[in-house]
Parts: sequence; C-alpha cells; structure tokens
Amino acid sequence: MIDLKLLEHLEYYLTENRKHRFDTVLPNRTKHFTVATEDVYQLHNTSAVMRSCDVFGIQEINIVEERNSKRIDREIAMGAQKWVDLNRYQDVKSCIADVKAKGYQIVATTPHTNDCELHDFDISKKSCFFFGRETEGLSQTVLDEADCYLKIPMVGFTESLNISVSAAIILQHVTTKLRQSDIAWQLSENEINEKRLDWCKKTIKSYEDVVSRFYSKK
Ligand SMILES: C[S@@+](CC[C@H](N)C(=O)[O-])C[C@H]1O[C@@H](n2cnc3c(N)ncnc32)[C@H](O)[C@@H]1O
Repeated sequence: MIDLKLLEHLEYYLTENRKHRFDTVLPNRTKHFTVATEDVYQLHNTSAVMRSCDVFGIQEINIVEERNSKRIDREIAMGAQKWVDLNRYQDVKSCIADVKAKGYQIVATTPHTNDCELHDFDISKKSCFFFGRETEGLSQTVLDEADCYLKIPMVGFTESLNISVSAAIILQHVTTKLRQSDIAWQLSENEINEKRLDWCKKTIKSYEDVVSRFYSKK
C-alpha cells in the first residue's frame, strides 16, 4: 500500500508546474489499451511509438526484441520509461502470454487484411495493439494468435505506413473514442498513487535522502 503521508510530503519537492502536470496527466492515463512492438529495428521508430503512447495516455508498452541484434539503448528506454511503463521481452510468445494473462485481446495491426478497418474497431474490449517490423511486419506467431486484424485504410500507391505513424494514427483514434465512451478506462485510485510515487522518485533529485529524513522524523 502507498504511504499517502509520504506522497503528500514528496509533493513539496516538486515545482508547481511539475505537480500540475502530474495532476492533469494522471486522470488521462489508461491501461484499457496497451501497445506491443515486435522486433522494430530502427531506434527512432521505437522511440516515436513510446512518445505516442505517452502523448495519447497509454501507460504501458511492451517491447519484443527477439530477432534484434541491436537492442533499444538505455537512453531511449530511460527517456520514455520516466512516464510510460516499459515491459521488455526476448521472445514474442512470452509477451503474448503476458498480455493475455492481463486480460488483453491481441490486435495485429497490418496493412494486408480487410478484417477490421480502424473506424469500425470495437473499443469495448481491453486490447493490446501489436506493431511489426519495418521490413517484414508482424511474425506468423502474432498473426496466428491474433483475435483481430486491424487496418488503417489507405488509398495511395504505397503498400504500408511507417510503423510509428501507424501507431500514432491508431492510438489517436482509439483513445479519442475511448474518452467519449462510458467505459471505465481510467487507472484506479491506487494505480494513480503508485504512478505519482514512481514519478516523484524519478523527478526528485535527492529522493532517497528525502524519504529517509521523512521516516527518521516520525
Ligand atoms: C512498414 S510496416 C511493415 C510492412 C511490411 N512490408 C508488411 O508486410 O507488413 C510496419 C508496421 O506498421 C503497421 N502498419 C503499417 N501500415 C499499416 C496499415 N495500413 N494498417 C495497420 N497497420 C499498419 C503494421 O504494424 C506493420 O507491421
């Protein structure tokens, strides 16, 4: 359980601006949707997807690095990890098992099937949107495990969108619909307090000292 008195104390160490950001960002965070990227090769694409997750309020992102020799570097991971929770997997099967265990349906995003177009997507189920590698797209494992295939309609000559562009379009669309719905999509009070504590930890420079001083005075 979160020590609410500690949390209250820690907030004195935040600037007004930072505290205001926590207060406005947290009620917009959701775990109703999550994202998984599969073996995305270009670091700037991974970074851009993480950024879109933060911008559109997705609290958790899953990154599979099964076929990648070049793993995401610490700097990129840490930059996004400050605000978004990052789960890393060395194989796609364990990622799928994990998100399924958390109650998410598997949504394979792909330009190749007309199974479900973005504007027809049913937002009511908890969904994990899988995005594939720049060259080959999603693996057969994800395609076989998918509960649905989601496509952004395209009318040009090009056969697919860039992965981070697809993620931004899909997340913008589904999160807008979600906020307009009466689905209970927000984090629970406890999850909000946990995140607030975590963000204080990542923001306050002398966090450990502040905490030990707080408990020594008690
Ligand atoms: C550059 S595309 C991969 C193209 C690859 N040649 C293929 O056959 O899938 C990278 C990823 O972006 C997403 N994507 C690209 N265009 C999309 C579209 N029109 N609808 C849904 N997802 C798309 C998919 O996740 C895809 O795996």
